[in-house]
Amino acid sequence: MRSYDAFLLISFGGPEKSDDVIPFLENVTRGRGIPRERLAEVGEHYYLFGGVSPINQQCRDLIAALRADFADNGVDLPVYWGNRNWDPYLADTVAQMARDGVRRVVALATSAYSNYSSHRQYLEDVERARAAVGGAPEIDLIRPYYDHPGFVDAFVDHTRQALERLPEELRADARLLYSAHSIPQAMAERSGDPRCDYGPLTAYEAQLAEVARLVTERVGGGHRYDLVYQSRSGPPSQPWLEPDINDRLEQLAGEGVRAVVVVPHGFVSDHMEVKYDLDVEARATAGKLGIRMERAAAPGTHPAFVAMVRDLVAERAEGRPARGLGSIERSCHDDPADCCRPR
Ligand SMILES: CC1=C(CCC(=O)O)c2cc3nc(cc4[nH]c(cc5[nH]c(cc1n2)c(C)c5CCC(=O)O)c(CCC(=O)O)c4C)C(CCC(=O)O)=C3C
Ligand SMILES: [Fe+2]
Repeated sequence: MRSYDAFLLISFGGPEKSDDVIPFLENVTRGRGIPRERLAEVGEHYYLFGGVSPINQQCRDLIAALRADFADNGVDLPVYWGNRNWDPYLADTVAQMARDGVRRVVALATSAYSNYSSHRQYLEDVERARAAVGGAPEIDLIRPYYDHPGFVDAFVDHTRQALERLPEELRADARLLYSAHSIPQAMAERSGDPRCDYGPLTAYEAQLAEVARLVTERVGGGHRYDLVYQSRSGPPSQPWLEPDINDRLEQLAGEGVRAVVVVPHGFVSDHMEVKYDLDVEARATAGKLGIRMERAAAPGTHPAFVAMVRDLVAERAEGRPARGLGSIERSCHDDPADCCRPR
């Protein structure tokens, strides 16, 4: 049994006014070889929303929900928050925890899957922040949690709600489109735990396929479903995971599909990549094709998701084996530090 004296939420960070947008994008893309045109284009997505990313407020909302949930359930941990790319920066938060006398921290990242961007990069962020701060606490990052029942149940609820918003005559035949962030093929090949066999797919794709299956099964109604990708960047010459959601919508229109529910199961909250790439771009594609589209909400502050965080904190404190739905071998995450190492 390991005892902790603080909880830390780690997130991506986002701009909160127009003047923040370029410095934020420079932080995100430093050393990552993103073409300038792509940056300018992504900047426009943020300006369309007044330069404000929703992600920081979503973190504040989650923190408020976690504080209430911890208090109601006798979990006596102060809650801190630090980001990779914007204020409050992780290193500043780690320095604050050191000043507050915090020694042992359990941390959760706002990413559920195990690929480099979603998990290993957060481990590296934590170690870099700790190295920069004298007397930094120990920080244990919670394992990827895509198959935790709390994560899956939040999507089940939100998918049912989105189906309800469709006109009744389109509901039964609606296609479910599960959408996740595309990543470079090379990054996908290094995803997951190097000791684990994920079958013919890369780990990230296998995890996404499993969650799509689990949610569809629980939603009921026998809906057909597809796994699609969004938010591709990088040069066109570099292979990224496909199909892109917009291309798939074109094909589905050709097959006579008249209604879709887009489920952003690759994400934890309705941040900019959901609000722009799905609610603006994919919605425009669907509209042009005559497909009726509804979008399910990401977990956000769904009670099942909030309770999941408390369960994951207890799991880590007690050294309990990971409890997952579905068929992906959970023993692969006994040591989260092994995630996404080269095979
Ligand atoms: C897997 C994954 C997630 C999902 C898991 C998770 O949720 O963490 C995610 C989330 C996010 N990505 C975000 C924003 C951006 N991601 C970029 C670029 C990239 N993302 C990548 C991957 C992922 N990203 C990759 C492989 C790149 C290429 C560069 C690189 O190898 O790093 C760029 C640069 C411009 C562009 O190319 O689009 C931006 C601005 C925001 C904030 C949104 C907001 O402000 O509300 C969030 C939550
Ligand atoms: Fe991203």
